[in-house]
Amino acid sequence: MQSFRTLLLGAEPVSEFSILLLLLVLLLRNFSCSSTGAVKISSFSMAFEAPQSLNRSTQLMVPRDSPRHEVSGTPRASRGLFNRWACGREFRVDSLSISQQNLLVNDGPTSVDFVRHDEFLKDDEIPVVDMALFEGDADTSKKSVEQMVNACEEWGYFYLVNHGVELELMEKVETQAYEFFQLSTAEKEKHASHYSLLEKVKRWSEGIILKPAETNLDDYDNQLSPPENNHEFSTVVKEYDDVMKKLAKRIVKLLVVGLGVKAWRFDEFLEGVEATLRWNYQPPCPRPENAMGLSPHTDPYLITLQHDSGIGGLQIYRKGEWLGIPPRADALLVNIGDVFEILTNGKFQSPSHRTVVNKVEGRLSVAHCLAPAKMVTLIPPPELLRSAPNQYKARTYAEYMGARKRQESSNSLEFMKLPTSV
Ligand SMILES: O=C(O)CCC(=O)C(=O)O
Ligand SMILES: [Fe+2]
Repeated sequence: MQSFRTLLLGAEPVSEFSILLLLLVLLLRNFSCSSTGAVKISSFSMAFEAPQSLNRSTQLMVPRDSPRHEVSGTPRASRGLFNRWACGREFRVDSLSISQQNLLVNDGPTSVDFVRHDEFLKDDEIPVVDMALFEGDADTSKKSVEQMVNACEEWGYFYLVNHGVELELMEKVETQAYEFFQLSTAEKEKHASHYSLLEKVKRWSEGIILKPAETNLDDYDNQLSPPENNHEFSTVVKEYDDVMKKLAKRIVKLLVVGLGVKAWRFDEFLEGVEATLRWNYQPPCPRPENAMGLSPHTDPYLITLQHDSGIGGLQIYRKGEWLGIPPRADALLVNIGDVFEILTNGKFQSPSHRTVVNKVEGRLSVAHCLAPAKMVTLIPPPELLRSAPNQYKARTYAEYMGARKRQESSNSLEFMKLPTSV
């Protein structure tokens, strides 16, 4: 007993009673710790089991005094997740807690071209393509493809209905995305990139970019639920990626053939394609007119298929104005990316788009973007060079991405354009 007492309290002699008292205090402290832990875990898994009960619009408002040094310093280099980001730029979170440091929504000027999140185009203005018609007779199918080609030439955007992706799968993905965005700031910032610090606009959103083929999805499983519990995140993401990749490739092929190009000419651009998933969450914002969800940009991919939580906020730039896209739960929104514009020698448009925020409800969007292999050279097939010479510099996808970053321009393809000969 003497040696135990010495070990516990040092050399000072103490009574048995004090030791008992101390042990009791220690026991009680331990108990209260584990009970806090248990409460935390059970409320978390409750949300997991019953996603419909999630309060989708709250919980991401990070305290104003969120310590910035935690994310902007380098100590995270020792962390696995951060390392992978730093080396491979696999994924990214633009955390609200980071951008909040720069975000003075209360004293900034109101954006001159602000359009409210619930001001929409008329429903019938954005082209709608019905995939069921592709299965119809040859004439119907040909007409539907033509309509889809027109949409890409005129808008670079269209709604795809009867696309065959189960609503349940979309819901599962969106649930995983909500789960992710509901993690604590510290957890999310394991994927942070500080990107938003460089942005000029006052950005009110969080986003994650992940590449299923490169990212260790188990890391997310472990973050979202106890490791032994399940692999829900990775299972859902892989299933979704497979389904969407097949669909995206099918659309690309139909479009190419619709342009009069032999399907096999696109094989080299579709071989080794990988997806990038972009999940964006915009919490309610007290002064939407002074902030921005995603600033105007074009997508640096072939094609993007996306779905959102139905609140509105996506706007595209068309004929000199910003137009709100009305959300549609039953459809996937398809948009042409820079790579497809380059590969069609400018026949398809990679449209500039942005998202605005609102006061009332959080908005989630989930985008699946198809990117070509890094080393493939982006030169349009000969069929599309007959009537006009190539308008774009012949660059590999990796070179194009590098140039886009160097230009610090994510909203124009000007840097890829060749000077027009007189
Ligand atoms: O949130 C949206 O609707 C658009 C998302 C988007 O444009 C993107 O992630 O590139
Ligand atoms: Fe985009």
